Amino acid sequence: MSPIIEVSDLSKTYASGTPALKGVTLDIREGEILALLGPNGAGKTTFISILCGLVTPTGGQVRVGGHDLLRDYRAARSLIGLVPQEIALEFFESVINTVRFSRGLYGKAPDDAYLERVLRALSLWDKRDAKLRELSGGMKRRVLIAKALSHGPRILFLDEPTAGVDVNLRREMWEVVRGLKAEGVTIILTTHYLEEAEEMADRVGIIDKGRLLLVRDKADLMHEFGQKVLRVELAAPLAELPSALSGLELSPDGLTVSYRYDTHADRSGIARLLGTFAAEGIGVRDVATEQSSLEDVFLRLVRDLA
Ligand SMILES: Nc1ncnc2c1ncn2[C@@H]1O[C@H](COP(=O)(O)OP(=O)(O)OP(=O)(O)O)[C@@H](O)[C@H]1O
Repeated sequence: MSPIIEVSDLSKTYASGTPALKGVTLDIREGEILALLGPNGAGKTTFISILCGLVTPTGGQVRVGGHDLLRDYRAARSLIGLVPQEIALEFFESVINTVRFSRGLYGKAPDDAYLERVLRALSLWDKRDAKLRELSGGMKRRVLIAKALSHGPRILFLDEPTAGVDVNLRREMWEVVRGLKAEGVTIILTTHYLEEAEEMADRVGIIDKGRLLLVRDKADLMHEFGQKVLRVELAAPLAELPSALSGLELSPDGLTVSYRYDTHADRSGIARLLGTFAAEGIGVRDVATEQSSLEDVFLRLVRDLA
């Protein structure tokens, strides 16, 4: 199947001289969820903004559904919906009028039957006459999605859909996005959260300093880079690790031993490790685990790919 979006050698240098994107080439498959990960300032929003026609690239080419984004802008843009990072809504307007207005902006004929389907899919139909200021934060975010879907796009961009929201709302958003995928919508989302990418994405792309470092099937990426760290706090400091524990890290104060393990392996090795502590007569005060953060993944990737 040909890709729904083809990006080749895309670059953007802002007038200020900041090179925000440097030669990004990427095919996006129809029906997939692609998560773009990257630290602040990596170029994710610039990438999305170019694909949505909000920012003009300095170089390269983008085709959306076979249409050149610059030469055939209207046809390309009509296939795309964008859910922006910021909640910017007319708070005194009703839900239904907000989505009707968005649809009108795309020059599409009114179609309340379609908008009803969208609002029902987002569990907003019962709230259609409510003013936006009366809605909860989760509902407001869903209105942003309804607006982005109002003209019937096949591709939806979500720029940090769950930044700063609580865990329940995050899960609710994930459900909504999964529902859209089931409807056949291609979804590209940016996120800082490795967990979000892990939960949602079919593929993960990592952007750093304007470059696309890699794009990989999520399962492969998590297998390769998704690690956890077990921190074992000792009852008394150790001067050095016994040979049975060689390969682990001992903190400079001798009180914490760190063990990295693959979260996707059949066996974590934790039981055997704790058995070794007992066999060596090392007292354990406490244990804690930490998921490797996106930052850890980055550090390793940047090191490995440098
Ligand atoms: N309108 C602009 N004018 C000048 N520089 C810009 C503009 N927008 C972004 N930049 C710069 O381009 C680089 C990439 O920014 P961008 O917003 O695309 O990153 P991001 O990955 O989306 O970051 P975040 O995770 O913080 O949203 C940054 O150095 C940023 O300061």
